[in-house]
Amino acid sequence: MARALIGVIGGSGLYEMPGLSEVEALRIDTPFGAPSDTIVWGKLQGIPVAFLARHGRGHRLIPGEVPYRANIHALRQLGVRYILSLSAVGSLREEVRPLDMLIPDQFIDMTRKRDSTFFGGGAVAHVAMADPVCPSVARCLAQAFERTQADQPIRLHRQGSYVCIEGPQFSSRAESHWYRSMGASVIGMTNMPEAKLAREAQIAYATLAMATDYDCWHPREAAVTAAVAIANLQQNAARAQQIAAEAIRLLGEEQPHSFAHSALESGLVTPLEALPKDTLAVIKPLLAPTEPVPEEVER
Ligand SMILES: CSC[C@H]1O[C@H](OP(=O)(O)O)[C@H](O)[C@@H]1O
Ligand SMILES: Nc1ncnc2[nH]cnc12
Repeated sequence: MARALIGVIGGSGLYEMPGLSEVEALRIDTPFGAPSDTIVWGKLQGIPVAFLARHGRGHRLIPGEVPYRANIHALRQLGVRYILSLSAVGSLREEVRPLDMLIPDQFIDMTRKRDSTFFGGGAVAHVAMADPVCPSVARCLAQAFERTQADQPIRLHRQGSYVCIEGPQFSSRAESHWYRSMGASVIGMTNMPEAKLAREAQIAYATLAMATDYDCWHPREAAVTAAVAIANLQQNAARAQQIAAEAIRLLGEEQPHSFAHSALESGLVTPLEALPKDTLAVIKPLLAPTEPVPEEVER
C-alpha cells in the first residue's frame, strides 16, 4: 500500500492539488465505506502526499453527507501524520474581511446529525480536545502564508474560533448574531467532526480558512449566497494551493512531533485485550504509531 506523510483535504473550490509528481489515484476501502472520492497520491518535492476532495470532485456531497470517518480512516491507513484542511468560511468579525485567511485555533461544534467518533461497539475512548489544532501544523501554515507571494493584500489572522453548523443552509441572522456572541470568528459547515476524528486517529490537524463573505450579521453587507462564496474562493484558490505546497515542504522538512500523535495513549479507556475482535479490526489502524518518513521515501 502507498504511504503518505501529509494529507490535504481540499474544500469548496479546491478539488485538486497541482504540482504532484508520480501521481496515482487510490481507491481505499474503509469499515465506514468509501471516502468522498479517490485519493490522489503523489510527491511534492519528494514528500508523499495524499489529496482528497472533501465534497468529491464536481462538488457532489453536502457537508452532512461527507463521509468524515471514511476520509480520516483512509488517510490514516496511508500512514498520514499531518492533515492540512482547506476551507471556505464566512467571517463573523469586521476585521476578518472577505478574502482574508485565518488559521482557527478552536472549534465550536454545532452540528446535529453526523457520526463523530470511531469508538463504540465495545471500545471506549475519550480523546482530549481542549486544543483541537496542532500548533506546529498551524505555524507551518502561517510561515507558508508569509513565504508565498500575494498579488493582492490578503491578511492572515493567526487565531480564532471556527463554529461549525450542520448546513447545508446558511444561518439565519439571529443565529449569526448568536455565533458572534459566542466569540466565534468564522463559520463553516465541515471542520467538525473532521477535526475530532483526526484527533481520534492521532493525526495532527490544522485548517487554512479562507473568508468568502460576512455571513449575514453585517449591517452594511449583503447576506451570503453560495455564488458569492464560491466566486470569492476562486480568487483565493491558487494562493491557497501555493500555501499548502509550502506548508507541505516545511512539515516534510521538520516533521514535528504533535500531542495528537499520542492522543490514544491517554484517551483509550478499554484495555486492548478486552476489545471485541470486530471492533479491534476497525480501530487497529488508528492505534498503530505513525512513523516519520525517512529521507529516501520507500513505497
Ligand atoms: C460553497 S460555500 C459553503 C461550503 O463551503 C465550505 O466548505 P469547505 O469547508 O469544504 O470549504 C462550507 O463549510 C460549506 O460546506
Ligand atoms: N457564511 C457561511 N456560513 C457557513 N459556511 C460558509 N462557507 C463560506 N461562507 C459560509
